[in-house]
Amino acid sequence: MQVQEAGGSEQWKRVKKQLRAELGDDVFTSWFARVDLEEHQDGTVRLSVPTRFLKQWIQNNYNDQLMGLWQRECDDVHRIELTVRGAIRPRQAPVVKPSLAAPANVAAVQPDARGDTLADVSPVARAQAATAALGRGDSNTGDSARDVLQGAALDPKYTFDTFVEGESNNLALAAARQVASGGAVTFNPLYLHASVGLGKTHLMQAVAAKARASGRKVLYLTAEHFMYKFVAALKSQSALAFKDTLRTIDLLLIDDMQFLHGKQVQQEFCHTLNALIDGARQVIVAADRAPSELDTLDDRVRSRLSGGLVVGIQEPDFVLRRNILTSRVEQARKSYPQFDVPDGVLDYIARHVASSGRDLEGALNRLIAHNQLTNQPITQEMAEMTLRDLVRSSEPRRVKIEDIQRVVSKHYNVTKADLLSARRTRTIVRPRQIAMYLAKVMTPRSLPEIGRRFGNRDHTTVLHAVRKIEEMARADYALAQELELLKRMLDA
Ligand SMILES: Nc1ncnc2c1ncn2[C@@H]1O[C@H](COP(=O)(O)OP(=O)(O)OP(=O)(O)O)[C@@H](O)[C@H]1O
Repeated sequence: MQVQEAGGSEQWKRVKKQLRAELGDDVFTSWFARVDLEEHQDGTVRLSVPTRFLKQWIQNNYNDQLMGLWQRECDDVHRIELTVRGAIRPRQAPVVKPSLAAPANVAAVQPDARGDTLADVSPVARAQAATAALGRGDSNTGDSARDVLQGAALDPKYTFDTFVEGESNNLALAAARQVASGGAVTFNPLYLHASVGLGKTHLMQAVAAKARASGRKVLYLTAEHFMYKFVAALKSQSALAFKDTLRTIDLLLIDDMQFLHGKQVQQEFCHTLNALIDGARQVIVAADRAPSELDTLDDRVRSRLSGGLVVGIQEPDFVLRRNILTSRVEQARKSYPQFDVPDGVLDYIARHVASSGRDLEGALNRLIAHNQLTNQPITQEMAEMTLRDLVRSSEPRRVKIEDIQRVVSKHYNVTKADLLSARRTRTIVRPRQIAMYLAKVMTPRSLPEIGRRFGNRDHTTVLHAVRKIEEMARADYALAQELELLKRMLDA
């Protein structure tokens, strides 16, 4: 996917700036913070959004405004196209048909199946949508502003019994067990972080289920639901009741904390956190990164979150991957006693479909589906054929330094010779540093080799460039987005 005009992203930045000025910060953040420019070509501007809900909302409410602003930038624009990007989560195997009962559920009931519900947008927007939906008597927002404190449903599969322990998760599991046992509160909040599919939600729900079974008052919510419910309560003037009820909870679990946006909501969350912790009630938070890296969060919330026990879950090693598969096969056998996967095939999956619990389940579900639909036994050959694309997608794609130089020079409208030259003008230095940074993070090349490929520079120059870009991207969200865009272009 390419932005055709060198100035495309500059124009997009100006459109967004103007939109923010016209809509105000809250509404802008609600609807446009997660909109990316994919392409601007032949008079068509293609924008991508994370969900179908957002796509529809923007189309229905902001299409003309967007068109007007784009036309101010570039009078050939005659069409705004919105697409739903699929790459927020890593690629997954197709979900097995529901008729395959138990094993199919393994993949079908994933907590990130946020699809196109209100859970994808921020508080003010959600409140607008909720109010509009209530006004229409529309019940398909998937939530009601009236039932302010009903938590998200727990998946009965997510228990301690089905969670497989390994070196990468044993600390998180031990902490979760301790919290679930309901003894004295020793670390509060417990903060779990890991990248996608490594078992955070599974552990959170295991704690919630166990605590609920022992009679404790438990509320399990995603951060987005927390925002939605809070703003809905504000709108329906039940905010006080909402806050009071929150503070009587014994165990509050907030999942996907990285999605908590909005100043007022964060303030409210911080008050709730303080009230619960001061009242010796337990809070557990999960996110895809450590608190220090949650840059959308207010400093006070960040520091309060870091004040308890922060535990990371790492990628599973081979032994854990293999054990997760064995456990899943055992579960599947409860519904399909004849279901059999040879050990060699499980080894093959564990070795080649490497990254997360979710990938492993996806692979296994695909074998189950194949086996049920074709009646073919699961053999090594069948597995290799059925899982071919998953295996390939789990291998890192080889990006070449020349590709990086080509994409970066095109994107910033400089020549490859400029990138390799000794010229030190700002318009060249920055793209050069970005290209060196991308070479470091996207290829296995060493610093000296990257230096050689960029006009025979010293490795310390490359190191300086990498650090500089990392530092700038931490402080500058627009640059961070731009790096993501470049990575996507190179990964495509
Ligand atoms: N150690 C494990 N034992 C058993 N199942 C696991 C383990 N780790 C992950 N899984 C399974 O992998 C799938 C994905 O896990 P989960 O949804 O908990 O991940 P997550 O870390 O919350 O990811 P995300 O951030 O994408 O929501 C689930 O079905 C879960 O049961």
